[in-house]
Amino acid sequence: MTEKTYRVAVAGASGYAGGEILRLLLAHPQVEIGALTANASAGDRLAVHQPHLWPLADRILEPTTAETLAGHDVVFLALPHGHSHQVAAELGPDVVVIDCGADHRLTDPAAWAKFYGGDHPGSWPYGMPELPGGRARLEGVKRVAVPGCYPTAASLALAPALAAGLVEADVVVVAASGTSGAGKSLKTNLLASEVIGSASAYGVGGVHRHTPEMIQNLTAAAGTPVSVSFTPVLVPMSRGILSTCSAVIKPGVTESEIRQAYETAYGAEPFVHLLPEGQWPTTGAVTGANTLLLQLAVDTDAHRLVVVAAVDNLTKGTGGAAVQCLNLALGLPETTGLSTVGVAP
Ligand SMILES: NC(=O)C1=CN([C@@H]2O[C@H](COP(=O)(O)OP(=O)(O)OC[C@H]3O[C@@H](n4cnc5c(N)ncnc54)[C@H](OP(=O)(O)O)[C@@H]3O)[C@@H](O)[C@H]2O)C=CC1
Ligand SMILES: CC(=O)N[C@@H](CCC(=O)OP(=O)(O)O)C(=O)O
Repeated sequence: MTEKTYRVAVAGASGYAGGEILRLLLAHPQVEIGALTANASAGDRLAVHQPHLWPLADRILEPTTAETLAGHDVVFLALPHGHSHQVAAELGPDVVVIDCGADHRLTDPAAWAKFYGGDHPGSWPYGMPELPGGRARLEGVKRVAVPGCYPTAASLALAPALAAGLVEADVVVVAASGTSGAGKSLKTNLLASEVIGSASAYGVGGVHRHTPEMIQNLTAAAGTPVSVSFTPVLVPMSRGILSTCSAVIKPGVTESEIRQAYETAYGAEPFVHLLPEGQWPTTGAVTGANTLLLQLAVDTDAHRLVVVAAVDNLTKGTGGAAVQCLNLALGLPETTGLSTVGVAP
C-alpha cells in the first residue's frame, strides 16, 4: 500500500527556524514541500537565504498570505512572535498548524501580558511529548505550540525530579546559547565583533520571556507552584544550548533515587537520554540531531541536584520538535524523518 503524502507549507522559510524545518522535511518520507513564504524576502530564490538546502535552491519565496498558504494539509509557522496568531486565524480548522513562535505557548493571560504585552492570543496543545502527559495531548491535534528553546532544555532537565517530589520547587537555570537562537534579524549585540571571543549574560533578573514558560511546565510537572530563576548567556557558537539547572534536594533523598526517576521518565524516549554516569553532555554532540542529552550530579555539600542538558536550539529546540509534533498530530511514527545522529566535530 502506498503511504499518504502530506502537502506542507513553511511560513518564515528564509529564517533559521524555517530553514531547519525544511532541512528535516527533505528527509521526511511522507511530506511534499509546497509553498515557502517570507516577508521582505518574498520574490527571492530560497538559495539566497538557505544555501545549504540545495534541492530547494530554485524555489521562489512567496508573500505570507492566506492565499499562498491555502491548499496545504500542514502549515509550519516560523515567524517572529506576535505574527503567527493572525496568520493561523486565516487557516481552516482541518489544516494542521505547527507554530514555532511563542504566541500560543502560555496558558496564563497575565504571564503573556507581563512578558509579551498585548492581548493573549490563547493557548494550543504544547509540543513537548516527553513531559508527563505530553504525548497524549498531541495525538491527532490540529494546532501545536512548539516550545521555546531554553524551556525545552530546562523543563526536560528538571521535570523528572520535580514530578517525583525529590527536590524543592525553587530552581535555578543558567543556560548558554549560540547566536542562532536570536534569529537572523540584525541586532547590535550579535555583531561578530561583539560575539566572537566573548560570553555575555542578558535578560538577567527574571525578565527573560522564557521564564514563564519554564514555570508553566515545571509547575505542571511538580503539581505545585515552582519558582524559576533563569539567566541566559550568549556564547560565541552558532547552534546549541547548554543548560545548567539546579534545585535543593529534599531531606533523605539519595542520588540513586534521583537517577532512577530520570531513567523511568526517559528510558523509553527516542530523543531524550540520560548519559551513562561520568559522561557529560556537550552541545557538539547534539548539533543537527533531534536529541537532548542529560547528566546529573548531587552536590552533597550544597544539598543540590545539578542537571546539565545539551540541545541544538534549532533541532530538538525548534525544527525537530516541530516535525516530531507533526508526526504525532498526523498519527505517524513519532521518529519519522528525524535523526539522532549529530554532526561532529
Ligand atoms: N532560532 C531559534 O533557535 C528558535 C526560534 N524559535 C521561533 O521561531 C520563529 C522564527 O525564528 P527565527 O527563524 O529564529 O527568526 P528569523 O529572524 O531567522 O526568521 C524570521 C522569518 O520570519 C519572516 N518574517 C519576518 N517578519 C514577518 C512578517 N511580518 N510576516 C511574515 N513573515 C515574516 C522572515 O522573512 P524575511 O526574510 O522576509 O524577513 C523570516 O523568514 C520565532 O517565533 C522564534 O521565536 C523558536 C525556538 C528556537
Ligand atoms: C540567543 C538568543 O537571543 N536567544 C533567544 C531565544 C528566543 C527564541 O528563539 O525563542 P522564542 O521562540 O521564544 O522566541 C532569546 O533569548 O531571545
